[in-house]
Amino acid sequence: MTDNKPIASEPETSSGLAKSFADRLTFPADTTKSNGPNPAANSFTPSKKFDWADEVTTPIEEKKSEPEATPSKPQATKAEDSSLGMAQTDGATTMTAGSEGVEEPEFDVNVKLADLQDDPNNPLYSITSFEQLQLRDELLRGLSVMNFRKPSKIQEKALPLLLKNPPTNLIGQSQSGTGKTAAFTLNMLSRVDLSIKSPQCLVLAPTRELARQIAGVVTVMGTFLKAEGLVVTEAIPQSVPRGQQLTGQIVVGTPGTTMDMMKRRTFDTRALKVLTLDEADNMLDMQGMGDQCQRVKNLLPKNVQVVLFSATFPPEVLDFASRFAPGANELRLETQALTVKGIKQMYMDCNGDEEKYNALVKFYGLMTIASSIIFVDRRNTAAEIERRMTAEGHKVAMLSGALDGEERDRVFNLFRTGAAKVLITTNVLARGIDVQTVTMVINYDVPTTFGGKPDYETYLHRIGRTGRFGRVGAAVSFVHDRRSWDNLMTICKHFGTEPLRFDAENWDETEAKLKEIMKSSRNAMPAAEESAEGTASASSTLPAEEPMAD
Ligand SMILES: Nc1ncnc2c1ncn2[C@@H]1O[C@H](COP(=O)(O)OP(=O)(O)OP(=O)(O)O)[C@@H](O)[C@H]1O
Repeated sequence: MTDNKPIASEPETSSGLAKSFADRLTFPADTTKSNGPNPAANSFTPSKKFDWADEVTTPIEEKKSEPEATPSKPQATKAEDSSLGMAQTDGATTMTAGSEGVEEPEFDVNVKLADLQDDPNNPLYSITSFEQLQLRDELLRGLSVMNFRKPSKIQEKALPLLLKNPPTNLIGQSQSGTGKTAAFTLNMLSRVDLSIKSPQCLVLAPTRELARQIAGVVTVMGTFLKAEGLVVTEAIPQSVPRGQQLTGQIVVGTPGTTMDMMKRRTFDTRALKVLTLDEADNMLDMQGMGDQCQRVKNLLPKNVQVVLFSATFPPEVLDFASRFAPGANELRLETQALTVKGIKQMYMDCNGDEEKYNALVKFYGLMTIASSIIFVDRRNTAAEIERRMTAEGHKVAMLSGALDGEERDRVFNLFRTGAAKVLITTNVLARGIDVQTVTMVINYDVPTTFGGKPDYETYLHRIGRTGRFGRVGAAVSFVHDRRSWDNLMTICKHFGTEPLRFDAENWDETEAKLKEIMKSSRNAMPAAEESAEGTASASSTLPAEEPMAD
């Protein structure tokens, strides 16, 4: 039994309001508008539960005519391949059983990465190879087993700037899912002196989940430096026993714990030469972690190379970013170039707050989704949706800053391994998280700032949890009143996108539109061909502090 209380705490507005505002927008595919409530809506049964993942999810594969799935150079040994290549399909760092016993659709291969990387307009385009970037052999081998054949645009442009000596600061921006992690990781792994057993490179990230993910990527990419003594350490709550000295040459942490370790003198900063801030705009936000990051930096040697990466750099943090990374080279993007083309954007036009929950459940009834994330603004909304969906027999997981670290790790693992397909969460996971099986993002609440204004950056980061590195995905934002509709439209206008409308009172139409989108997503992909080799697995056992905006 479930109650019918509205889940979100926002006031409900007069019915039909949202629609009347939505109707003002005309999108080509949005010609059938319902007139008032659809009595069939509540009894809707999808004609066929279709499989979004089958249609849309696109692990990346080379041309069919190139059967060799592993890159030709440098060659990884078979042992390397089996232990690493399969493991590192995304931010994952270890191989797991995947989603045994769970309905897991096969992944069709619709996208050929090679084609995307040959298109100068694509953010994954490059003309160089990793070999030309003069990386050390151990790193080329690491990239090889990770199946990274060619750099993305940000990797190709950032790496020469990062690697040249004397080291120069960098502010780097590129769309979500385009491989910024590898760019800053390769810089650190190239600069580290393995004969020195104390921290030399520090990465700060906003959440424990992201810090652990990055540490995992550094570990996998640096596999062939392990024999030479590479140690990667996490600086997140409970990661290092109190009082124990940090020994890793590369430390990935959250700012609070890192600062704490430095104050306790268990983090020797004397040999530190690279400071990287991932999600830098968020890290430098003075209402958030900006102060802490500045204090950490003040404790580092003066000549430290400062590297700032993010998909977004709103004007209000750019000034501070330039002071934080003085004299930095800058790789920046225009606002309208920020959205990832492979992410289809839609909105669900709901008639009031309670309708959102009903629409959510019906939406899930329409199709099988490989993995999806439902973003809400408040912890209690997340807990309430989890409670209601679970009571109705849906298998969902929930992660918010209300959980302790161990529980967060547990839940996140369930999601990453595919044991949980639906993750309800807050902005704590809006940034950086890389789980390739995520084909659908739902903005149950349109993201707003603390002042209730549209939150452009959070919207972009949230939807960027899908459509990673050339894959396609979908993002549906729920609107239920004038304010939420206005906010969404303002966000979309800001980024120059036009979301397609789904009517929460006309499910036949919604289903038809979804199918259409799936078809066009498929067709939009360059030379769509399928290959049995494309089966991807979301796998990892990654461990996750400070919630971001949660
Ligand atoms: N050159 C490459 N070839 C193939 N895959 C790559 C390459 N570079 C990165 N990837 C993969 O692309 C995915 C996205 O990379 P990453 O998480 O670094 O994106 P990002 O730009 O940091 O995204 P966000 O802005 O969301 O944090 C990862 O799964 C990563 O393994």
